[in-house]
Order: sequence, then structure tokens, then C-alpha cells
Amino acid sequence: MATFQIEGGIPLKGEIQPQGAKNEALQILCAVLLTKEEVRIDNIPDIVDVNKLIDILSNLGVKIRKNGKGSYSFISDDLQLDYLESELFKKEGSSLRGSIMIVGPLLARFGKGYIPRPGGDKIGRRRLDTHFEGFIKLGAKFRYNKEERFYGVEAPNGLTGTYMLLEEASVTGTANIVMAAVMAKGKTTIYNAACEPYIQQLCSMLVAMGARIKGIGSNLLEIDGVEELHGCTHSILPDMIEIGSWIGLAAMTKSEITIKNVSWKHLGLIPSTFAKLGIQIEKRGDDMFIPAHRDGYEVQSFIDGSIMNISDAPWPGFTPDLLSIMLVVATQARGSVLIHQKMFESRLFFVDKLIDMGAKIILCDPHRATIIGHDFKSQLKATVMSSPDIRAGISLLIAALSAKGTSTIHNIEQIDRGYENIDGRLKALGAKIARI
Ligand SMILES: CC(=O)N[C@H]1[C@@H](OP(=O)(O)OP(=O)(O)OC[C@H]2O[C@@H](n3ccc(=O)[nH]c3=O)[C@H](O)[C@@H]2O)O[C@H](CO)[C@@H](O)[C@@H]1O
Ligand SMILES: C=C(OP(=O)(O)O)C(=O)O
Repeated sequence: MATFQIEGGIPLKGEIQPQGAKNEALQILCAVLLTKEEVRIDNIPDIVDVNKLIDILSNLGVKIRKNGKGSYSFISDDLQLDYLESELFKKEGSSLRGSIMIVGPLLARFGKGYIPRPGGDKIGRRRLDTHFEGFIKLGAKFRYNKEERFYGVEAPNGLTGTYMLLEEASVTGTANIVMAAVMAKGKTTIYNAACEPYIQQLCSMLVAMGARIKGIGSNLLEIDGVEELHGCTHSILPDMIEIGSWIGLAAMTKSEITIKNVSWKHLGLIPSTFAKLGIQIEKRGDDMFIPAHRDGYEVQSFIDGSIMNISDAPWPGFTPDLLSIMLVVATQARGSVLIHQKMFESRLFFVDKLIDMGAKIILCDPHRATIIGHDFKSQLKATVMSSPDIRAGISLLIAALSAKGTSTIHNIEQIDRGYENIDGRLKALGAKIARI
């Protein structure tokens, strides 16, 4: 278990280039299984979850060539499907959430797909019903081994397009079903599809490979199945959750930071939601400038004067992955705010650690926390903590960077799952952080 030691209270300054998006990379990497031709992907982040998925692809027999930093080519012309029934796959497949998205492409191309219960953050129940109900609608037979928690779908005679209304707009569920449907016979209509930028990117990549998809960007996708898909090149967007993390970090540590090439048009409600906490964000071309908030930042009020409430919703709503960061930033705001995490059940328990550090937080229930900001009149105090999940981890790191004294964060593997060389990049901005 690795650990960070952080000396807090030092304002940072400089430029940061956001990494390629973790959650887009996980979808795009699975899509390489849909063709025997070469697929080149650029801007792949060098993070634990993505590297684990690349290892899974390699063990499946995908030929992988590194072209340079963040750029790989993949050829899936001779896959070893036996690997899917191996003990190694049970271990590797269950170590991240993104592995679930190999099932759709394998089902589409080879008529079978298997997966152990995938890992990822332990932030509440993470059902897979949407994925498997979609595959069943396309004609697959489903089985689940409860003992081994191993899922399987098979369709030896291929899949057939149909209409489906998803129970939830699941992100990985939509990606999986789309990838299964692109080579099904006939037309598939998916209503209540997730439509966030990374799903749009996946669909655009599939179109570049020869798929026929209408409605990209909306929650109604219409897919006309094709016989086969071809190679393509694809570049991954900057990671909007990482961009949000840098905004939060800049505000809470009173740092002046420029985030380069953020791809503004894909950020949705992220900038305006930080503005609700009074955080100033300046658009400079495609860069984002965060001034040093030397006089703090003030929570805005609703028109009727009621207490500010920040909550999540499926895209184009505000992403649940940034609520932990909003919460920590609110601990130093001027004013009070209610953070309501609607989508996940156990993502707010990390506030105990912030309360230990002196933050004023009432955890109302597992979904809601009220934060009474200190307005920097009282600095958080350094402490020893452990990172329970990726976004709580980065939030604790932000708290530690703003706190008085030296903090220790254990279990930083959780942060490494999704943030590339976070300590190196923080040091380049002037932070005092050591990996021990
Ligand atoms: C690898 C990956 O891409 N992970 C992301 C993906 O996870 P993932 O695809 O696993 O998440 P889902 O979209 O399936 O669901 C997330 C949570 O929201 C709930 N839910 C979802 C849709 C809905 O309409 N109503 C609803 O309540 C689900 O029950 C679940 O608790 O999307 C999540 C939601 O943006 C992000 O937090 C994860 O970072
Ligand atoms: C919840 C997240 O990741 P995963 O779905 O991979 O657990 C996240 O990225 O915040």
C-alpha cells in the first residue's frame, strides 16, 4: 500500500495539461475488439485502470504496439478466447469497472462474452442489469454463476436488432449495448441511452469504423447493423473529471492555474457548477484560467434565496464523479451548501476524514451532506487518512494540500487508478508532496 506525504498550505502556480479521459479510454479500448483491422488510439492516459485493461486485451491475444506516449495501435485478428475461461481472467477482469465493456464487442463478433463481477469504486450498489437486459433483448442467452459471481452471454446464431427502453441511462451499459448492436441483424433503437461526451466519442469512433448510428449526443440512438467493422484512428478527449479536480484544487489552495486545451464544448455544466460556489473561471481560447482566490469564494444563492444545492444527474446533468471535489471545496467557501449525491449510495462517507480535519459538515444521510464553509478563517488541520475511492482520494489530497501541517494519505493506489503521475504534476506546480 503506497502513501503520500503532503505539506499543505502552499499556493501553487503554473500550467497543467489534462490527461486523456479515463472513462472514455475504457470504452474505446474495448471497441478495438470489434474489428480484425488495426485501430490506432491517441491520448490514452497512463493510469492504473487503463493499463489493467490493456493487459486484459493483451492476454486476449490483441497485438499491441506502442507508437509513442499515449499512442497505441491494436490488432484483434487472432484472439485467444480460452483466456475468458481462465483463473487469470477471473482475477484481472474483476479488478476494474471498465472490463465489463469487453462483453458487448465479444458477443457481437464471436457470439459469446464472459466477465467476472467487475471491480471499480466501492461507492454503493453497481448493478449490471441494464447491460444484460440489453443483450437479452438482442437475442443473447444469459447465465450467472452466483458462487463465482461470473456472468456469461451467448448468441451462437448472432444478435438481432430490436427496440429497447433502458431502465437507467447507464454509461457503461449504453456503451456495451451499442457495441453489441453495431453488428446485429437489422435495426436497434435504444431509448434512455446515456449520452455523455464519452459515449458520443465511442459512437463517432464506431461510425469511423463503418457502423451506422443516428442520434449521437441524444438519448435516442438508432443503429443499423452492418456485416463488419474496419480499422480507424481515434483521439481521446481531455478528462473532464480531472479538469474539475484541478479547478477545485486551484480554488481551495488559492493557486493561479491555467488548464490547457480543456475542450470547453465538452464540459457541460462543470464550469457553471463551480461558479455556484463563487469560483471564478476564465475562458482563454480553449484554455481555462483559474485566478488565485486570495479573498476566498462565496456560495451563490438561488433566485428565491434558498440554500444552494448541488446534485448529480445523468448527462447533461452534473456528473456524480465531481461531487466529492465540490464538497471539499465548499468546506472553505463563504456560505453554506447542500451536496446531494443522488446516483451512488455510499460515496459521502469519506466526510468523516474532513470533519477530523476541522471541516464543518453535517452528514444528513448517505446521500446528503450540508457544508458550512470556513471562508478560510480557520485552516483545515493536517491528519493521517486513507483513500476509500478514486474521487474521495483526490478530494482528501486537495484537503491535505490546503491544510496546515503535514498530512499522510494511505492507499493512494485508488488515486493512481485515474490520475496520471499526480505527484509529479503537483510538484511541477510547486507542491510539496512525496510518495513513500
Ligand atoms: C468506467 C466508467 O465509465 N465509470 C463511470 C460510469 O459508471 P457506470 O457505467 O458503472 O455507472 P452507471 O451509469 O451504470 O450508474 C451509476 C449510478 O447511477 C445510478 N443511475 C444511473 C443512471 C440513471 O438514470 N439513474 C441512476 O440512478 C445507477 O444506479 C448507479 O448507482 O458512469 C458513472 C455515472 O456517470 C460514473 O460515476 C463512473 O465513473
Ligand atoms: C466511479 C469511478 O470510476 P469506476 O466506474 O471506474 O469505479 C470514477 O471514475 O469516479
